[in-house]
Order: sequence, then structure tokens, then C-alpha cells
Amino acid sequence: ILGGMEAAPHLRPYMASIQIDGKHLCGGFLLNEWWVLSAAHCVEDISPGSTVRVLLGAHSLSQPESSKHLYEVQSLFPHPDSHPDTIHHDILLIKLSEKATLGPAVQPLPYQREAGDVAGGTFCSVAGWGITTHSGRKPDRLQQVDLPIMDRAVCNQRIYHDNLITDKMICAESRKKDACRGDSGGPLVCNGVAQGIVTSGTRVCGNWKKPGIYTKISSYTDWIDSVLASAS
Ligand SMILES: CC(C)CC(=O)Nc1cccc(-c2cccc(CN)c2)c1
Repeated sequence: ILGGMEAAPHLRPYMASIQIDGKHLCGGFLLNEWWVLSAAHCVEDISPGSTVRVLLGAHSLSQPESSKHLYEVQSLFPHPDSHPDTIHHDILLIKLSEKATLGPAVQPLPYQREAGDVAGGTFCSVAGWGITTHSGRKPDRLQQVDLPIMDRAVCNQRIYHDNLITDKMICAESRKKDACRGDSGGPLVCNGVAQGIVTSGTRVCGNWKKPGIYTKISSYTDWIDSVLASAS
């Protein structure tokens, strides 16, 4: 997260750290006791031998916290139409190997099921353990930032993303404040509801000419329901 601040500890109890061999890779968030939502690009480069785990209940990645619990993963479901070299359908469902123990620091986050667009100018928030500087500084503790949504028609102008943004994506402004490497997969939360998932998009951070691109969750509710029904 660029241009943000340290989050209040455990006030975002849905936040997940997706870890490979004990190292933070991406964000994610808890849908219910068995399932976490994240971004497909997060798992595209995982070698067969490495182990994916999900850390819940954390504020600090390194310090012991009574609410922290590292969960094994039963299965990964990247969207079937996701692809390493496109930004479409960048969404991933993760089934935990055991039911997450809920508590004050571990809670699911409701997500938008109804079709429709968040109005341009609406302030939403993003949180994550992604880099906080352009030089790649990695925070130990969860960071957050508030960002205004950018209307899709504006975001598709040539000076911005030049018709790259589909109706399955959301744009948010990126001037100085932005999500960045390691924040992919985290939720874009508007009025307490997850509307989007952080995607790497053009892999640029903090440049107003390249607004942040978020997978629009309400475009994928049928897919989410079908995976949860098939794998539960
Ligand atoms: C998918 C990961 C395993 C690899 C990765 O994340 N790369 C990467 C590199 C540079 C910027 C970003 C990035 C993330 C989130 C938002 C944005 C856009 N502001 C960029 C992401």
C-alpha cells in the first residue's frame, strides 16, 4: 500500500495473508469458515513443491499474536478464464483444509452480490501487507488506504487505461495512494461490503495515469456459488 497508514490492529478481521513457503505473497479475505477469496495471478507461478498457506487473525506478520492462525489449503480454484498474461477474471477461491475458528479477529466479510456499479467518487478502502515504497519496502504490520472510485468511462479514456476496463472491473484513483506489489488479492471495501479484488493490472503503482484495477466481485457471484456448491 503506497500513501497509506498502519491499520488499527484486528479491525479488519477478514484480512488474509496468502503465503508461499512461509512468505507473504498476496492478500485475500475470508468469505466464510471454509473459503478465502483472492486473485488468480497470485498462484500462477507456484512451483508444485511449494506450500500455500493462509494466515488469518494477523496484524503483524512476524510477531506472535493470540488471534493468528496459519491454515493449510485443501484446494485452489483460479477462475477458469484467468490467464497469466491478461488481467481478465483475476479471481481465486481458496478452500481451507479445516474450518477457520472465528473470533473477534477472524470474521468473514460480506461481498456485493447484486449487479451494479459503485458510483464514481465513492471512497472505498484497501488494506494489505504489500510494499509501502517504490523501493519495495515490505511492512510487517497491515497497512490501509482510502481511495475514490473512478467512473469506468473516465478510466477508459486514452490518458488512463484506453478501453482496457471491462464491465467486470472497477477503477480507483491511484495518485500517490494506491495498492502495490503484495496487495493483490485483497478486498476493495466500500461501506463495509467487498466490491472488488486488488489486481496487479498494469503493475504500475502510485501513478495517476494508471488507476488501480479491481476485479468486480458482483460479476462473479454465479461462479463463486458454483465452486462453493461443488467443493463443499
Ligand atoms: C501477483 C504476484 C504474485 C506478483 C505481483 O503482485 N506483481 C506485481 C508487481 C508490481 C506491481 C503489482 C501491483 C499489485 C497490486 C496493484 C497494482 C496496481 N496499483 C500493482 C504487482
